[in-house]
Amino acid sequence: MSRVTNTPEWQKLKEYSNNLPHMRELFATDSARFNKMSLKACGLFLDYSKNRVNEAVLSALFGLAQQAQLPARIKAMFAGDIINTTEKRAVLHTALRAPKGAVVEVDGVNVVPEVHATLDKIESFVASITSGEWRGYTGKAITDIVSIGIGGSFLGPKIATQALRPYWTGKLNCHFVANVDATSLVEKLKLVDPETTLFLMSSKSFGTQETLTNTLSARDWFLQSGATQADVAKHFAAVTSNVAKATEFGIDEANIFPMWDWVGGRYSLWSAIGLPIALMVGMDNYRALLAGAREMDEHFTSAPLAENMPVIMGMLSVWYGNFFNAQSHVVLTYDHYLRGLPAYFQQLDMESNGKSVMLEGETVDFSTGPVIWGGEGTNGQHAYHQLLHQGTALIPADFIMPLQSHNPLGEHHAQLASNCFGQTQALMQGRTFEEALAELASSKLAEEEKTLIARHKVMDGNKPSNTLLMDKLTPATLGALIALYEHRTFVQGVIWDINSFDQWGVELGKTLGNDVLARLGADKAATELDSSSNALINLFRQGHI
Ligand SMILES: O=P(O)(O)OC[C@H]1O[C@H](O)[C@H](O)[C@@H](O)[C@@H]1O
Repeated sequence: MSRVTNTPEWQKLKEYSNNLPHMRELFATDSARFNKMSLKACGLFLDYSKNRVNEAVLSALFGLAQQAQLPARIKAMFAGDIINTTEKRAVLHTALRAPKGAVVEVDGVNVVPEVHATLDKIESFVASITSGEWRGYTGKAITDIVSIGIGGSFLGPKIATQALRPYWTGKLNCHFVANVDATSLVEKLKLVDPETTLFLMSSKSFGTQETLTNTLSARDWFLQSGATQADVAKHFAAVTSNVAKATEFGIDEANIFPMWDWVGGRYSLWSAIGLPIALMVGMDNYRALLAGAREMDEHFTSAPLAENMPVIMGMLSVWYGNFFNAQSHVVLTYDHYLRGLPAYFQQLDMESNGKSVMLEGETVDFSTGPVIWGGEGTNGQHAYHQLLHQGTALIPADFIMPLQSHNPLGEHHAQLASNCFGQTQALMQGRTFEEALAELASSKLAEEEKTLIARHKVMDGNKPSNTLLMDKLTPATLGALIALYEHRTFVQGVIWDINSFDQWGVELGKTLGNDVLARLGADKAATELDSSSNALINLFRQGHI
């Protein structure tokens, strides 16, 4: 057995998991439950009272976090220790939102001045584009940004830009291209004019196939419009940690925004990768987003474990994954602007904690990262919520909702809120057979049929959920919310003693993809791989089935 499962806390939790009363009872016997199990931090409010926990469980979960040396591990991350051990890198997305005077050293060098110099460069770039001072090759101002990037170099800027729609300055449009499927690029190019479009190529490595291919095709399209090679500098900028490769590619050095190897892709929206956000919402709002995340960093590093929002959420996820075999976790945003968050948290968490080897190389003998999925409420209530209520899988849920809408209209927001709260209530309390039968009392059905239908209507309840509220969706609350999930992911990785910051599985896919590409274009049929891969490659070469 591995270390974490050997701790007395783990054994205690195992025992507790078999002996907990139904949540209905937990609420009925403790009128102060909500007060005890809710907290406010960084403009966010977390109600975690609708979880299968009591004080003993929580105290064992925090004990487990202590055993796993969570406080020391948090310190090590913020201090720039090489915690991404397989890639020998520090993990310092938090340095990207550190205030100007802070000192965060990597190899003895304080990185904060460089971070702020880049922020200042972003600021002047944003000012020059949005003021119209920056001109395209025919002398016109820029109206459209096409951001090309994938994975962490795409999803963060995309969902944050979408979430902050009410804060757009209205000076630009922004389009995102990620997939190498030409359709993605071609359809976006139909919407823009080469004379007024700026392409922003975002790639930490400057080596990602999809991004390079899309950028080359965008450049061809641009040149075909009558522009010359010299005009490229006015229409192409890049964000990368590989400045040499970007200049070699033909991007003007003045238009290259640096990032660093200590920023993981899925944690990079706080770096210059966030440039599309700054372009769309303006620099003050972009800085407010960083400040919101910074506030969550301060909370995470200073609050005691039992009052620490990311720790509470991370440990609850450990609780369900390791003691109730929950294999998935659903994120339900009751705000149309936040509809992209589930996909973002999916990337963040699944790429981070989809691991089965511990730091010292031992294979885990317990579950690690769950499947993260979700969507927008109330839409999901008319679809997959059925399984949340009556399916056989236990799926803990996070409900996220601002108390004030950016678009107050009649009773809409009250209805949205009533659905959100009503769902958490239904998940928690369920419906007993007696209640279902009572509901059928006045129906004309025969007694036998009433019994049968009542059986189908039974909902066990006791389904866990967190409710996260904020006054209003602002750049600062969005920053805090994203940082909350980043740290929640980190907490779980610490308990499982895995490296949440590498992604070897994704890397293998890339390598094999390149090998297959060579075979697709080869002058002979594929024969050397397994029979399925050979046949699929040969069908593609043939062009029909
Ligand atoms: O920014 P790039 O170097 O182009 O990488 C883009 C993406 O590539 C891979 O898929 C990584 O697993 C992601 O974490 C990364 O964000």
